[in-house]
Amino acid sequence: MSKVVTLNEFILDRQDDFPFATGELSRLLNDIALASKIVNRDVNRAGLVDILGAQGNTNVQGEEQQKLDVIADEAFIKAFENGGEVCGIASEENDDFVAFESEAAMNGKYVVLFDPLDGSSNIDVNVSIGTIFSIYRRKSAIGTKATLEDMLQKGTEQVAAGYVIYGSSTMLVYTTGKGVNGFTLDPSIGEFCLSHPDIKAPETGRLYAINEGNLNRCHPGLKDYCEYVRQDDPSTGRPYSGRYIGSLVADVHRNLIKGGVYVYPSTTNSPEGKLRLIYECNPLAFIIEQAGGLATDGKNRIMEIEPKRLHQRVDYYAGSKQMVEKIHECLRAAE
Ligand SMILES: O=P(O)(O)OC[C@H]1O[C@](O)(COP(=O)(O)O)[C@@H](O)[C@@H]1O
Ligand SMILES: [Mg+2]
Ligand SMILES: [Mg+2]
Repeated sequence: MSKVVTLNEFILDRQDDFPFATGELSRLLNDIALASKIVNRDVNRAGLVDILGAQGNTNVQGEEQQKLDVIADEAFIKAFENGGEVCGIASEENDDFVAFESEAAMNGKYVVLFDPLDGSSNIDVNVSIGTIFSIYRRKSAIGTKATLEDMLQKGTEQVAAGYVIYGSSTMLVYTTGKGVNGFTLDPSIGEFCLSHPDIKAPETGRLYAINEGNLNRCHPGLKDYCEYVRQDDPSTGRPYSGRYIGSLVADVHRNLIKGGVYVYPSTTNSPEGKLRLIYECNPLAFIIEQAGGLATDGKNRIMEIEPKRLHQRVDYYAGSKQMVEKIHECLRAAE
């Protein structure tokens, strides 16, 4: 039996990768692990403690907030504010960014952008859901209040990013730019333990995740791609299999492990796309690229996009390298 490596031990071991490391990022990653254990507890018992269903409010996206959206948002904000490493946050459930005002927090070096609960439409039906996080060094001066500029940085500036998946097991997967590692929560000891070291996404796969209900309203090239994957050609493993969970984190996680592609295009009724650049697409793009995959808006690298607004949306094509490249080919051919 190989030695069990807890997340905390792994983080401390890896601290040496960063010569100027002072331990703040390590503590912040541990704060994220703690908050996700609290959210995991609530997700697991949601049906017993009346926290399924809608909260009764609508968020800045115009979406009906679920009770767990709000519970998860509060749990992470509390962990970041109390931790002292974070001077401000932006999240899917808050119209504006939040600059913490305590002295300790204003001395924090980092900002965190996060989607507290991803896959909200799947909460009540017991399908995997997640949390997505993205960490940047602040641009504003230490000791001052965080600014919008701190929040609107290109994905290439991320110092760390990751997600938590609340599924048949609960996992935390993250990168600091030196590969991707996955940790499974062992409920018997309450610790995240290394279970998926150095995750590498297969170059290609046979699984595609597209909400085909949007096909008549999006780029014709995507329709051509769906035609392509359905053709009978055993030499290329086609026809592929459709796998659309409807929880971005779960679809991306599957593709990282098994190979595959996830697509959420812009459509005539949401011309900017659905997914949010800074707290959904950028953090997952960092993970996917570190695992050898691609994440684009159909043309450009997601992490090169200059964010303009907190809740900005983008087209999203992400997963195994060869599959994303094939989609690009179809999009170009249809232009
Ligand atoms: O229901 P649709 O239109 O297919 O959208 C599903 C997508 O929307 C999301 O639920 C959006 O994220 P939130 O649940 O965090 O709002 C993704 O997780 C998922 O991939
Ligand atoms: Mg989401
Ligand atoms: Mg969400």
